[in-house]
Amino acid sequence: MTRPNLPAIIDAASVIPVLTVEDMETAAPLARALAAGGLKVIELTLRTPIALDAMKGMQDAAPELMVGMGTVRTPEDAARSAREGAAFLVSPGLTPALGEAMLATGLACLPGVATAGEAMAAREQGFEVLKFFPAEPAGGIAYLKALAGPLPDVRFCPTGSISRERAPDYLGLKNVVCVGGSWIAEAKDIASGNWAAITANARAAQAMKR
Ligand SMILES: O=C(O)C(=O)C[C@H](O)[C@H](O)COP(=O)(O)O
Repeated sequence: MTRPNLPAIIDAASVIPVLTVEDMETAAPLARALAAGGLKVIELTLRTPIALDAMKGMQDAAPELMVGMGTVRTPEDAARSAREGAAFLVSPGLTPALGEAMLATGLACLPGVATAGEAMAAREQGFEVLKFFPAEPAGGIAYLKALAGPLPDVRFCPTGSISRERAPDYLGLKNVVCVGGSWIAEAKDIASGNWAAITANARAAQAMKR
């Protein structure tokens, strides 16, 4: 079953920046900085209490961005994020209850998996594009290559300790549709308002092709 907006997200993004907003004041300029670099899709983590407000602030500041929520861990996280207007949902792992709640939102979802068995369970539940997390510690490029033979119908968005230097190698794999990473907007650049650096990183990320 293909979620209606999943192709739109995958087509628009080779690299999805994973962002954590600690201070509401930074949400709008951060969104504008990323959009100025040409990015269309961003993932905002639910790691801070202001995350859902920050999502709305980013959508208002840069309506051309598809803002998804990451760190979705519970059925309630999924339902609340969808209700508040998330464009898509990303989780670090998957449980049966979380999977049901994600599917019930009707949104594009990238549930997290780290093993062949988890990928098979996610596929059984109806997900065809999965976050491979934490990509580097879980086996990285070699692991993804090994999954391509037995699981040809599963595609991945590897995320977790992927550097800008490593991202093109991941994007060269046939079962990888996009990569996620925090290097585009690092905490220190967000905190210091170094929007020019974030725009430059976004531009370089957007230029990476799969
Ligand atoms: O919070 C979440 O939802 C996560 O699952 C973890 C993040 O996707 C990674 O932490 C990305 O950050 P880097 O590893 O620095 O690229």
